Amino acid sequence: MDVRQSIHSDHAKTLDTTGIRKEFLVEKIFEADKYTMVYSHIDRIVIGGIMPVKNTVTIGAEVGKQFGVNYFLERRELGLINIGGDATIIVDGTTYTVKNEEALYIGKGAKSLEFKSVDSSKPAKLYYNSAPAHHTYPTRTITKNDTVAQPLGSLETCNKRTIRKYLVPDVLETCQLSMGMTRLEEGSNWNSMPTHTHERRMEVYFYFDMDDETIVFHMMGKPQETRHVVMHNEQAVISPSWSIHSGVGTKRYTFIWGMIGENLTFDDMDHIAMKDIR
Ligand SMILES: O=C[C@H](O)[C@@H](O)CC(=O)C(=O)O
Ligand SMILES: [Zn+2]
Repeated sequence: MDVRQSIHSDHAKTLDTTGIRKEFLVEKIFEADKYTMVYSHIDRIVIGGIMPVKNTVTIGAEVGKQFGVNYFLERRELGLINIGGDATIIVDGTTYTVKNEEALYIGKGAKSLEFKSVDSSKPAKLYYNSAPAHHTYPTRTITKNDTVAQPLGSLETCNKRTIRKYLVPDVLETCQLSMGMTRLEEGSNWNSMPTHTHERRMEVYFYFDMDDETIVFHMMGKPQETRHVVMHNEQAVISPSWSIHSGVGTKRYTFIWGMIGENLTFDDMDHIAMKDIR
């Protein structure tokens, strides 16, 4: 398990490219027939990918010791979105089918977690976020029909996109996790600009749906002290509450956002005026 400490903005602004990448970037989310796991001390979010190909991938008692519990979700909830082929996920004996761009919410207390691909030539790619939780909400799938889609931006400002909300209060109850997927249209390359922070929640962006020639410059830092992280396909970046999070690609792309913290109010953002960005 890759552990990332919390980071003060005064420290973050002194870092060079290598230092920034070490603190904030998650370079490898998917490994065949494995799960990856990054534990950030920022709100104790856990992020990673689960990619069963030929074998069943399980998250079992091996992680219990690292979390000081008997099993991973003893005191946690988990949300995942599948960006690959169809998956079969067995949670405490109940089987869920999670197709491409469908999600699964797993409530606190689920002991046994098994992940399989329906077709090993089209492996499932399950991107997940997990947050501390103290109440059990029911485990359930979220199909595209269940989501709330919000069109945003315009071609003139190069940011025409659709925010698809999967794990939000209008769709289902969670303790503190919210997640969704934002897809940019052809010819649009800016996400989350005009930009914002939210002192009350941290956020993680996972960029995907990019070819080898496409990169995204992810903007971070305090609004008056910005930095960037260059993102390649299927990489994630951690955004502390004090940081903006916005990106511009050399071409269109898609990303999954996940937030945890004080509230579940999507619109609770501190908007930054363009003239104030440095
Ligand atoms: O707090 C909300 C998150 O940063 C994202 O939902 C923003 C986003 O997807 C976008 O504007 O493209
Ligand atoms: Zn945000």
